[in-house]
Amino acid sequence: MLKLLNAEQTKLADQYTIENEPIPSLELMERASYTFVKTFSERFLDKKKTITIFCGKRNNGGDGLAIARLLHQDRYEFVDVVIVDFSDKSTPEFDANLIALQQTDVSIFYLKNPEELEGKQTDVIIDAIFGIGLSRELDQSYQQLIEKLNLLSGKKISVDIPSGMPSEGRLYGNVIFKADWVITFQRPKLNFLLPLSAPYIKEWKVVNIGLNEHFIENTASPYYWIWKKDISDHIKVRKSFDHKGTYGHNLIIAGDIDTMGAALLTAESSMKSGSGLTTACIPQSGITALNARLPEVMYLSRENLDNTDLDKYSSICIGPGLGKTEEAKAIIIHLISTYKKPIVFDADALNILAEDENLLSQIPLHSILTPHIKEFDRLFGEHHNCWDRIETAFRQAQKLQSYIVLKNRYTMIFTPTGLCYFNSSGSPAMAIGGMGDVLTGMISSFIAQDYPIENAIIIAVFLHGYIGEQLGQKMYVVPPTKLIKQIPYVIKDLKS
Ligand SMILES: NC(=O)C1=CN([C@@H]2O[C@H](COP(=O)(O)OP(=O)(O)OC[C@H]3O[C@@H](n4cnc5c(N)ncnc54)[C@H](O)[C@@H]3O)[C@@H](O)[C@H]2O)[C@@H](O)CC1
Ligand SMILES: [K+]
Repeated sequence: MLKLLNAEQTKLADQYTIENEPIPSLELMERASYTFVKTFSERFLDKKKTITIFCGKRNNGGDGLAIARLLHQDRYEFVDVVIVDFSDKSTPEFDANLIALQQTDVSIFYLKNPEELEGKQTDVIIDAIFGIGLSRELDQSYQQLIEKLNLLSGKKISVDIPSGMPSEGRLYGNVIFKADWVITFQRPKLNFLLPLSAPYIKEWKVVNIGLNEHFIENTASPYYWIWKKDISDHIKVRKSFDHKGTYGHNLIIAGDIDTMGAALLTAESSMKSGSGLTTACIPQSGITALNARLPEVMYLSRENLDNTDLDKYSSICIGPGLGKTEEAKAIIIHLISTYKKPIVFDADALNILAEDENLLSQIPLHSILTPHIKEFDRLFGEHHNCWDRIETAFRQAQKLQSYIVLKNRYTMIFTPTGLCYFNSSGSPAMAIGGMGDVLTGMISSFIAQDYPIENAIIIAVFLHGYIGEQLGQKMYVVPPTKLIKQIPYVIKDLKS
């Protein structure tokens, strides 16, 4: 698990590295710029393309000047630099890099006024105007410049972050450089992971510039980044004398006459994720489909639910395709009053909880709510931006002492202890009905198998996205049934 930092903490990490590696600030900038150029040159092989680098006068601009010199050294033939000269203040690192660049034959143009940009054409635009130091809305002249740059054709690449975007927190305005690609230093910036960045970033890549990892990992940040290694470390090895009882019993309460498929998807995903036994509590009309499609899964009739000892189930999930009927609500009330272990609530179960604050406040300790953005807002009120939603999610996860899995491109997992894990895996090919049902089955399956709740969620969320991402490389859209098929293979693969 990697810590994610805000701009302030990143600056402290820069500073710590400078003092303790030790490495002069200018050399750290050289390292960052070298790493940028190395990554850039792996993709932009044609050295005859025209490349214009727009540099602010602080350290992001300093990077830009160093990048110009290094590209030139790397035999890119047509590199020029535009210094955005709207203010007098420059940093010593900028000044030193300017002197170094003046020793080369890269041409340097001072832009005093956005109007002077008229008629500019170039194959590649590198944006090094503002980095993570941005602290307020762009002044008028910068806004005009960025609006003009956004209209230019040519590939647009940002150094560290698109100029005009803050590293975290609400956007100051909507004039932000629109980057095809961002090459960012050491960690993704928090705003990259939220839908607010979608109009401004097509793709981003993190490059390591050797900031002190020990310092970063000891920084008090609630944000973590889940990646592949975390998962393989956590998956349990199956041992010689294990039997089905070792892997728990998952009860799935889902489905209605016209949404039985949701129940089947959840049940199959539970079974394929490894729970020893899976029982589906579905309406009677679904028995034939269940028996025909999933002979491994057992059936519990809705009528018998009240008389069943729920404690025999090591995990319960409820919601996919359930409907918002009185019967569904009665089941939830029954569950909450009789089952004291965590329950996974999804889909219609969330919508039912959203309509009854009292019921929501009684869910068992460490339960899991898996809303998408709309369901989240139904539960906790309308939100108009991601950062307000994040604030609510932190607060509610602690108040309810539950986990909130806010589903998105980078799904966020909020914990009762005040942490937020961002999931790194996923693909737009997964945007299709039924995907959420699969995730619910996976989470409850891992809980049934006695993984600590937090690990169960993290493994399920990552694996779900990871398989979707792999299939998404070959498929325009990933049908949930295809994803489910891969689960046992991929778990095996990750463990070996
Ligand atoms: N040694 C270092 O400090 C390193 C810095 N690096 C680069 O430095 C960047 C951060 O540099 P800086 O902190 O100098 O900041 P920036 O280059 O991001 O510029 C921000 C500065 O501009 C001013 N400013 C802020 N908001 C403004 C606005 N709306 N309109 C006009 N002016 C505004 C402020 O003085 C602020 O400090 C990183 O993103 C990265 O690219 C990297 O080279 C790694 C090493
Ligand atoms: K930038």
